[in-house]
Amino acid sequence: MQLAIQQLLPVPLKEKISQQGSGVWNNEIQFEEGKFIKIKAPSGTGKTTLIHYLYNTRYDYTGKVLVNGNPWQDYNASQVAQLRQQELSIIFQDLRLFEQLTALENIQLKNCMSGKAYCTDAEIDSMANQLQVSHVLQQSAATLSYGERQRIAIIRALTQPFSWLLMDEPFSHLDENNTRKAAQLIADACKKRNAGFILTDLDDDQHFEYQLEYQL
Ligand SMILES: Nc1ncnc2c1ncn2[C@@H]1O[C@H](COP(=O)(O)OP(=O)(O)OP(=O)(O)O)[C@@H](O)[C@H]1O
Repeated sequence: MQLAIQQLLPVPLKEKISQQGSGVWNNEIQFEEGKFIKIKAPSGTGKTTLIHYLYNTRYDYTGKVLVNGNPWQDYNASQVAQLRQQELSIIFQDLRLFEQLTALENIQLKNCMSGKAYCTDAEIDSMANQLQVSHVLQQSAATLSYGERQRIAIIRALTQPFSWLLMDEPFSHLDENNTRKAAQLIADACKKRNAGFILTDLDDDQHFEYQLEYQL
């Protein structure tokens, strides 16, 4: 799936951006397919805002987000749902697990979204084992620590097809060991699908071999 932005500007941040400039806002960028892309920015400069524009869950902008050459606004609800099921996965900064469901049910819901399971139970077990969350799979999401939730949200995002994975500070509550393992799972999942990702974070990091980096 082609993903591009043209002169994209958040309405609430227009003034701030016109004073400070940006490597992303108000630029024209065609995100190169299959690339590992990092967008770095200090807190409060719009990383979460950008991710929500790319995923089409927030609309207070001027300019365009282009999906396969067409602005999000040209797609109807069912086409947007189809693109999110087949082409675009996401790890939200606020995770957005269903609290009334167990951790495993959260994962399975995504895994079966398109009608048939994308990953086998054994593949889900293996990911949970690698990220050390096997023991919480039957617990309600509401009872998990933030770091456990983050690992469940990462696994959930990897149980669907995608050509782009959006990630908003995905390792913010993980220790070094789990960050390394989660990054490896994500890199493997992208390579298996020939997919790229766009990751936002505050600082420089060595979690991935980024092929493109932008300053927001
Ligand atoms: N609806 C809104 N109205 C006014 N200001 C807003 C609105 N939404 C976001 N902002 C402001 O836009 C800025 C960017 O917010 P955003 O959450 O995208 O930043 P961020 O870079 O992801 O921050 P963090 O690293 O702290 O998560 C913030 O200063 C925020 O207060």
